[in-house]
Amino acid sequence: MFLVGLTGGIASGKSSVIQVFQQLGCAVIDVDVIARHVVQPGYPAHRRIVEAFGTEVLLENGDIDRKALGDLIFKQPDRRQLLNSITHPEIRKEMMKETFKYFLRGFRYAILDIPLLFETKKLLKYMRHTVVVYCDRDTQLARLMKRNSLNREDAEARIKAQLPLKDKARMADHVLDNSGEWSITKRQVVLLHAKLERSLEYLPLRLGVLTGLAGIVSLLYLLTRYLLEPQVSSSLEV
Ligand SMILES: CC(C)(COP(=O)(O)OP(=O)(O)OC[C@H]1O[C@@H](n2cnc3c(N)ncnc32)[C@H](O)[C@@H]1O)[C@@H](O)C(=O)NCCC(=O)NCCS
Ligand SMILES: Nc1ncnc2c1ncn2[C@@H]1O[C@H](COP(=O)(O)OP(=O)(O)OP(=O)(O)O)[C@@H](O)[C@H]1O
Repeated sequence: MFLVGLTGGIASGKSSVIQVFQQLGCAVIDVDVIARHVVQPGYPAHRRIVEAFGTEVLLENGDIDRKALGDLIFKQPDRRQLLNSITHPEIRKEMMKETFKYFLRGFRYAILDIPLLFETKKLLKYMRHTVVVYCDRDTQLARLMKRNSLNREDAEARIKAQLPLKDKARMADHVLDNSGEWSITKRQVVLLHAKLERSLEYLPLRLGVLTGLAGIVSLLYLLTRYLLEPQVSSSLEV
């Protein structure tokens, strides 16, 4: 099974794109969904967040007040680092579990939506392909302000908490440009899906070559042992 790491900037369109992959029948894992799951009351990360940030980041029902915590961490890098150090190990554990479940169900590849794939770099080595959902900065800002009802300053702080989207696009194997109409993006997703599916055709071939090579090496090893051993023993007998 191979993994495809999908990333982008805040509000660049990752979740929208991942939904299309899901509709196309792909195994998808959304790290933002996992991140919400692991901070529920009763989970270790919830307790550690309250210890580190105080009860002012809690709603009356005990859930994390995401708006309050976001306002704190997007403007203060050291507090963001602290939150990341609490949540990221828990997120990674859940991600591994979900990936394994897809593996057991026979999926040959999975697409993981990981917002901070290039910032943290920890998971990069496991990805066969990387995909960036890109949009120009003005569009990103406008979509973020609208979706989260944020003023310009707060939206810019959130964008600045990540690597510039242009840099991420340069690092990716595939770029989906979501600056324009949604129908144009959707077409790009369908094309990329077809490309990833095609790359699967080479997988059995590659496995075949590897098995063949392993067979040749084993055969050579056995032959050398078989041919050399009698000579060694006979030279000792002399
Ligand atoms: C700060 C929190 C409470 C804000 O919650 P909110 O519901 O407003 O946003 P949501 O979780 O939907 O995230 C939206 C986007 O914000 C960006 N973002 C989230 N956390 C971070 C972070 N620590 N650093 C930079 N960008 C981040 C991502 O692009 C993400 O897709 C929440 O994002 C959180 O718990 N973050 C820490 C976990 C994390 O790092 N998640 C990102 C995936 S690894
Ligand atoms: N091509 C598009 N045209 C217009 N609106 C779009 C387009 N693509 C996405 N949007 C809207 O922009 C907003 C951000 O999209 P989405 O939630 O998919 O981004 P995201 O990268 O997953 O965000 P986050 O980083 O916060 O998780 C949403 O309100 C979505 O409906």
